[in-house]
Amino acid sequence: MGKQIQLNAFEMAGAMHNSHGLWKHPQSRRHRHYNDLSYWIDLAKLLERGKFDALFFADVAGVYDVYRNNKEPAIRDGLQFPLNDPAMMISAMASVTTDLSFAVTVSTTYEHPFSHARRFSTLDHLTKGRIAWNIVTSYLPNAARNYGLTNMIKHDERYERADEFLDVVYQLWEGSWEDGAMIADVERGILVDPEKVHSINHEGHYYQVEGPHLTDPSLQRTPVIYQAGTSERGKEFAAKHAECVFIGGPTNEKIREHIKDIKARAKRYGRNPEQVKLYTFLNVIVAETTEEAEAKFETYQKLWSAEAAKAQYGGSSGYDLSKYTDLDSYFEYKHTEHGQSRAASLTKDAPKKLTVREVLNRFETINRDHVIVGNPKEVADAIQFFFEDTGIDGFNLAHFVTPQNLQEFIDLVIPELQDRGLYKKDYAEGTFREKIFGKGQSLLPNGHPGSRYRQTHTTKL
Ligand SMILES: Cc1cc2nc3c(=O)[nH]c(=O)nc-3n(C[C@H](O)[C@H](O)[C@H](O)COP(=O)(O)O)c2cc1C
Repeated sequence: MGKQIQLNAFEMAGAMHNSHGLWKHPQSRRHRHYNDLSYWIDLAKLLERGKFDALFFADVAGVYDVYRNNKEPAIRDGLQFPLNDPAMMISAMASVTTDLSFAVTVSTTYEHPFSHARRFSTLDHLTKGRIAWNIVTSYLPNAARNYGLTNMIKHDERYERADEFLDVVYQLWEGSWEDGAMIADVERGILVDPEKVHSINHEGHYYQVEGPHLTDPSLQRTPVIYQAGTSERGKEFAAKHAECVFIGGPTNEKIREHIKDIKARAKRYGRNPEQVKLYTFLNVIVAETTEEAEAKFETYQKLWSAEAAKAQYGGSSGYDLSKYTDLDSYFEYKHTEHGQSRAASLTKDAPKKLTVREVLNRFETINRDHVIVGNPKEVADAIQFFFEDTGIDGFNLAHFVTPQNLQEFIDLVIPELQDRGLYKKDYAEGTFREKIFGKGQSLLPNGHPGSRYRQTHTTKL
């Protein structure tokens, strides 16, 4: 069997994600029901019916406040706002599914590694090993102020901090508890063998953590690690830590370049490049006929909010588009402390130099270049070409109208991909890491920096 597409539903635990303005669509259920557990339970069941690998929750720690130097555009259109804590509904969704996994975004800039390690071990226990962590370092100035900072920590320093954060959680997940520490020996009156549980005594630049880890090891110990970010520093971080990396790219050629680059860097870190899977975005509008799909696209266009799109771009890139008034001038790259791959996407990574007018126009409508519109066969053809031409491993599927678009994708596109042998008909057995990398691979592989902490701690309690 050839390589098959891995698929995540790109989600957020709030009223809206990136389908700017589409909450106005009469079929949009999420902004009405995202506070209802039944909404998430139904979504989990739907995705498992479609054999999705994971439900991927994006998350942010503040309001988008760069565009117009103001929070209003984001709040008015519900841009990733209001937003619940994604970790909270996972137990309920796990209880109605057996194979769907859950990737949850958590920022290393605004969480503490000790509580984070505990929360994710708990989730990994409760889901029987179906948890992944999407590591972000966060880009919103409002998030910084929510956590007591005047300004954001600078881009590269956020990654330094993330590196140490990872060092701490690896010690807790991999090193603190030996296998078989929970002995429940009634005769000797010992529940947990203290000889097999170790403090970590981490004394670092950013964190001091004594340990031991409060939670005993879960099936995967360390959750599957996702990361997105293709700045120089972001790629180094991904190559060192991530098992699943999200990359963007304006062209297939750029995506191929990123894949090659990240795999080569992983090798330099002593890792097997096969242990790093690459994902990119996918956006689809499908209907029984081409005409119906095109009509849908037109409807979505009318509801699109350019203001929310610009607000999202402002926060993620650091470029406030309200300040660009000379329409005929070129839109130049400038360094910001926000997301650097996003900043580069319309400047130095763009296939051609863009004027301010061209850039602004891109936000006025849904960018057709990034959406596959058509009947099931046309959509499957386009996905197959994208998959084979880039060599990508999988996609994060976005959606304009939720859950309708996901339902349509599952009913119309998935069977077409299955018939072509491009998509699984059944889940593989085991934990999430085993489903992605193969049976018997529940734990981080040797060569991964987290694996070096396995049972190396000799500090007695
Ligand atoms: C598919 C994908 C998902 C992302 N999800 C989030 C997210 O949920 N929260 C967040 O703060 N940033 C998210 N980001 C942004 C990245 O974490 C990162 O900040 C950004 O790509 C900039 O990194 P860079 O400067 O290394 O390019 C996402 C990026 C991509 C490509």
